Amino acid sequence: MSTDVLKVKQLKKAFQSGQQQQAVLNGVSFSVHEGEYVAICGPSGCGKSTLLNILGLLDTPDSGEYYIDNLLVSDMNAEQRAQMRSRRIGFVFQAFNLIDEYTVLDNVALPLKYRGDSIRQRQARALECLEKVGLADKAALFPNQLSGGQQQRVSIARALAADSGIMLVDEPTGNLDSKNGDAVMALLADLHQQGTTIILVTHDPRYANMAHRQINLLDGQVVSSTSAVQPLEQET
Ligand SMILES: Nc1ncnc2c1ncn2[C@@H]1O[C@H](COP(=O)(O)OP(=O)(O)OP(=O)(O)O)[C@@H](O)[C@H]1O
Repeated sequence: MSTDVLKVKQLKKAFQSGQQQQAVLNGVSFSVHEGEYVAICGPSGCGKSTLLNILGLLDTPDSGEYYIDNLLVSDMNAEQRAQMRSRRIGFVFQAFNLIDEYTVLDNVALPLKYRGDSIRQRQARALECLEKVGLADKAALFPNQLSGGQQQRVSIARALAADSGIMLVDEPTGNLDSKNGDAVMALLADLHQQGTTIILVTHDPRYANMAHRQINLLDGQVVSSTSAVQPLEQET
C-alpha cells in the first residue's frame, strides 16, 4: 500500500489586493503518495505557485491542515518548519536561484551546511549529485559560466543534495529554450524513476503529461485530479 508523503486539507490563502482580500486558495485538499509524480496545472494566477510555496514551507496558509509524513506541519513553529524543510524538501525554481559568487560545487553543497556535515562530506555529496545531472566537470565553474539549461540542472543537483525525497519544481523550463527544457524534463523523469516524489508546476501540457497525475486548480479549488493515460510501471 502506498504512503502519503504530503497531504493538505481545506487549505485557504488570501492576499490583500488594495482595499480587498483576494482569495487565492479556497479550500484545497489532496494528497501525494511516496514516489508519485504529480503536476499542478491551471490558468495563470490560479494559485499554483502560492500552493507550491505552502507545500515547500516557504509560506503559510491562512487556514487548513498540511501534513508531511503524517506530521501536522501547519502547527509547527519556525524552527521545526525549517528543520522539516531542510530534511524533506528540495525546491527547484524557474529562475534557478543559484548564488553567483559561489562555485557550482558550493551551490550544490549549500543545503548540507545546515545539517552538520563536514566540508569533505558536503563536497563529496555535491559532486555525487553533479554526476547524477551530468555536470561533474563543471564543479569548479561559477553559475554565469554555464548555459541556462546547465544552471537548472545544477539547481536540481542542489535539490537532490539533501536526499530529501520530495522535490517541488516550479516552472523549471520557463527560462529555457525547448531543447534545454526537454533535457531538464528528461532528468526529472529519471529522478522520478529512481524514487523521488515530484510535484511540478507547469504551464506546458506536454510536460504536465509526463506526470503520473494532474491536479487542476481553478478559482482557488481543485476542479479535477486526473491520472495520466499510462500508469506508472509497477515493479514486479
Ligand atoms: N505575495 C503576494 N501578495 C499579493 N498577492 C499575491 C502574492 N503572491 C501571489 N499573489 C496573487 O495571488 C494570485 C495567484 O498567484 P500565483 O503566483 O500563485 O499564481 P500562478 O497560478 O502560479 O500564476 P502563473 O501561472 O502566472 O505563475 C495572483 O493573483 C497573484 O497576484
